[in-house]
Amino acid sequence: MKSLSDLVVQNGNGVHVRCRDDGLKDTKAGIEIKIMSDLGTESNGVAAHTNTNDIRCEGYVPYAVKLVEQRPPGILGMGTANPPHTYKMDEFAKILAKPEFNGPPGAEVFVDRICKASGIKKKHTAVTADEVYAGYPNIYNFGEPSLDDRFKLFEKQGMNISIECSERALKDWGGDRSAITHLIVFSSTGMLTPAIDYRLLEALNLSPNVKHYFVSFLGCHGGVIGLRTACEIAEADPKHRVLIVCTELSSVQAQNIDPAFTRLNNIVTLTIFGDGAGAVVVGQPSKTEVPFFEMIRCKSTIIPNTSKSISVMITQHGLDANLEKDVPKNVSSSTGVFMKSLLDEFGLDFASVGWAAHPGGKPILDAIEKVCGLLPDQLENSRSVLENKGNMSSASVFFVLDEFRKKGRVAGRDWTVALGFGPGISIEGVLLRNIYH
Ligand SMILES: CC(C)(COP(=O)(O)OP(=O)(O)OC[C@H]1O[C@@H](n2cnc3c(N)ncnc32)[C@H](O)[C@@H]1OP(=O)(O)O)[C@@H](O)C(=O)NCCC(=O)NCCSC(=O)CC(=O)O
Repeated sequence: MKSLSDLVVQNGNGVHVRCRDDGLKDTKAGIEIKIMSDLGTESNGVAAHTNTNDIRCEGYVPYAVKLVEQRPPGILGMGTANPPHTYKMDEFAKILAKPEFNGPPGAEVFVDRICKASGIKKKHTAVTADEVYAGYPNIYNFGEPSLDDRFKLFEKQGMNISIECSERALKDWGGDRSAITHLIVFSSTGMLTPAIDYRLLEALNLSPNVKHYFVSFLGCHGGVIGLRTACEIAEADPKHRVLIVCTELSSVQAQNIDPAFTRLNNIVTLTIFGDGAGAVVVGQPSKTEVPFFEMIRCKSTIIPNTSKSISVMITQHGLDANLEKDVPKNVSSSTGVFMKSLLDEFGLDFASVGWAAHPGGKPILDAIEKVCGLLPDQLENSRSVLENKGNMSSASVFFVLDEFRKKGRVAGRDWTVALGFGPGISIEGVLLRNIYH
């Protein structure tokens, strides 16, 4: 056994070991350590013997080992925002059935039925149907070229809620905004360049040297991908402070009902999607920063043979989404295996975590609850976001996590999983340890 005691660190919640090689593979009992090579690859190990000021590792000890005390990256601040208009879903069908919107006869009855089945009571939109019709009638004329109009609306309306949720997240964090090092903005409903990331640097008075980019068109799991990306950036350097923003204005991409009444998908997407934005600040907490979630493990997968289940095309008449009817079945049948692989290594089971699942739709949440045998309270935050805001695509997960935070410890659980579903079908998960203040 070789001693690393000359490279002593205190072990609090765990110690991360940075070294030039991935040789430390000992798995005997003791604290968990993370081994990072200078090339950025990492592996996990467990120290064979530890006390508060000594770590000994059995087996191959790599040369030039450097121990770095690190706390896991944490969510240090969070903010959400919705645009001002609210639609009550029991009135939504009547609004869409107005003659000027050119819906086919019978549309009102069908839309009403979908609204009732959706589990959504209200949702927010950046613009009302009347405003859109007055300024951009092509959007409501089925199949007419309108992509440019939609992107213009996105440009006009997207900044407000992006600024609002970011300001809330920065205030919630309480740090000096000049410390923000990275900014990544996600949106699946609008594109522009210079994009929201560039514009936010000025609007939020961030450093012009912030490393920034915009990721478009990823889908509803974009928020969880944002968390995973922020976690990876934060792990690389304790000084990194990452601002992630997800902005979705599904209302500007709404496709009207076709006169032949064959595109039922349009009705489904028109109904279930709402507008919203969410932001988080992520970093390894300093002594003065208190996270409310520690980010412990990230995981991604795809469900084989589902490339047609959730797909979106950019067309001249806007974003054209296809949701197959088998989405709830496909998501629920794969979620259990995915979650098990995320939880097993920490000795956790389905009952011991809160599920911050993407509120993609009522049948998806129902199917997950049934197939995974969850208690009703485990998905209640996802259900309440769906009920009050609809499916806000990538931004949704921040609203759900905010509910977890507001309600505090649920049924004594110390863990939450942020769980996203997106096109193909892709699944993303981040295991979070709840820190209650
Ligand atoms: C549309 C619903 C509200 C309907 O609710 P129910 O299924 O309980 O009601 P129901 O069975 O009576 O169905 C009502 C009618 O809708 C039709 N219907 C249901 N799902 C449909 C779909 N995907 N496309 C077209 N039609 C559909 C049914 O055939 C039926 O019509 P008929 O009786 O005439 O046959 C719900 O199924 C729903 O929320 N589906 C969407 C779930 C989903 O895929 N979410 C993922 C979003 S994408 C996402 O979140 C990720 C991402 O975008 O990246």
